[in-house]
Amino acid sequence: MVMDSKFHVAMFPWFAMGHITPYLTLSNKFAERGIRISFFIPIKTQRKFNHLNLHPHLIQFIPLIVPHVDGLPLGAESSSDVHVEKTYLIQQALDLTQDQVQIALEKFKPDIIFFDFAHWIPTVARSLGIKSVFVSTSGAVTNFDNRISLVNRLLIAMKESDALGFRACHETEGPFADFLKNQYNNKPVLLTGPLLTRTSNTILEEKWAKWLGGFEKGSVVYCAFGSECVLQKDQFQELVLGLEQTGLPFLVRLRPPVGADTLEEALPEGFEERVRGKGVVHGGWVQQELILSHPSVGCYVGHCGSGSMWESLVSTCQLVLVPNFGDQFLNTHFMTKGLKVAVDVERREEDGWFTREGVHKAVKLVMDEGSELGEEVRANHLKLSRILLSEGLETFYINNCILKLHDLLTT
Ligand SMILES: O=c1ccn([C@@H]2O[C@H](COP(=O)(O)OP(=O)(O)O[C@H]3OC[C@@H](O)[C@H](O)[C@H]3O)[C@@H](O)[C@H]2O)c(=O)[nH]1
Repeated sequence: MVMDSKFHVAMFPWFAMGHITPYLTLSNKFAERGIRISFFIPIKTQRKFNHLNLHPHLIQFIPLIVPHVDGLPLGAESSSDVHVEKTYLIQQALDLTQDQVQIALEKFKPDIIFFDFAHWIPTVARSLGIKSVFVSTSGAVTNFDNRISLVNRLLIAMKESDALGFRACHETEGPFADFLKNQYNNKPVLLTGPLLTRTSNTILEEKWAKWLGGFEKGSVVYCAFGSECVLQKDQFQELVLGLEQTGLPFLVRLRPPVGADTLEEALPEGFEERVRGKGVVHGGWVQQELILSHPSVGCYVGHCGSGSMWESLVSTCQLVLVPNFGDQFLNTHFMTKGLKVAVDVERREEDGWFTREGVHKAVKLVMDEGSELGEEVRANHLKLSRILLSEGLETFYINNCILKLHDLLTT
């Protein structure tokens, strides 16, 4: 181990799967090195994460009762419980947990708190002698642009915190991290690395292992848009029709589109009969990391949320991106134009919507043998995934973060 690292870190991620998951992954990696963690989490959501706490003797969940806010469905406590347009109400509810958080911080007395959307944390932390670190679950690249909703919240959080952290690597986003350090008065900048969960002790559900096992190596298209995205019905139909047009086997994991209670009722006419045995559209949770690493899966059509982005980068799948909101657009730009490891689906100029032809075209572009662009992104992707999976990379980033935290506490 790099040093005596027996300090105590509190974690307060935004109430969303895509934020809680990387914060917990980071907590596990810290706990492996002896660091104690107090992890704030909405009370019902905790159940979904208990099994991912790999060091319960060091990582303690602190359940928060998320107050009801007018306009939220009863019991909603995370962004996956609501449509994206109502996310701001979850933000209001998060702000209303401030007293609970303050009382817990007074009680558990951590040395440092990591947070993202709760822009009031630095003020609370400072009053208690706790250092605050703004840790974005997105990379350094997505913290530039005003298109991101919540921008004021994030700007205050970044300005007021004692240090900044990003789920990023020098190998991919070094110049962006340097730029941000510069912009924020040379505040310490921590890069966490890719934060892969590497679920090596879990196996793929038999149902999916069997289904995927029935297809040729690298032939199946897996399509999923994270935990939050709810498409308009028309877009949902264009997406599945585009996948049908490719003629490739496909597994789609999506929430029912706007206005539909079930996926089945939203599927295009005759679709289920036509794709039977070859295409599945599923509404329940699947083990995405394991699916992406299944030998039959050769293409991932995704939304480019940061978790899925990193998971896809270390897979061998060809990547087709269909961003939906916020950082996903910048992530997509970075993946397609910056790293050149993916293609995106064209959108119509008049309304910004994608069509089945666009989906079909993008998948064929990366999956057809002899496609020049397909070969280019495959080669770039392979090169980068080798770097990201190289021995010692994760250890380097986590140990380096701990060193910087140590410096923060001692200077
Ligand atoms: O069925 C599923 C769906 C999703 N997942 C996992 O859930 C996680 C989803 O996280 P993502 O960051 O990709 O996407 P989300 O849309 O849920 O995240 C949210 O926070 C992160 C931001 O970058 C995204 O823009 C925002 O939407 C991934 O780790 C994915 O593997 C499953 O394991 N199974």
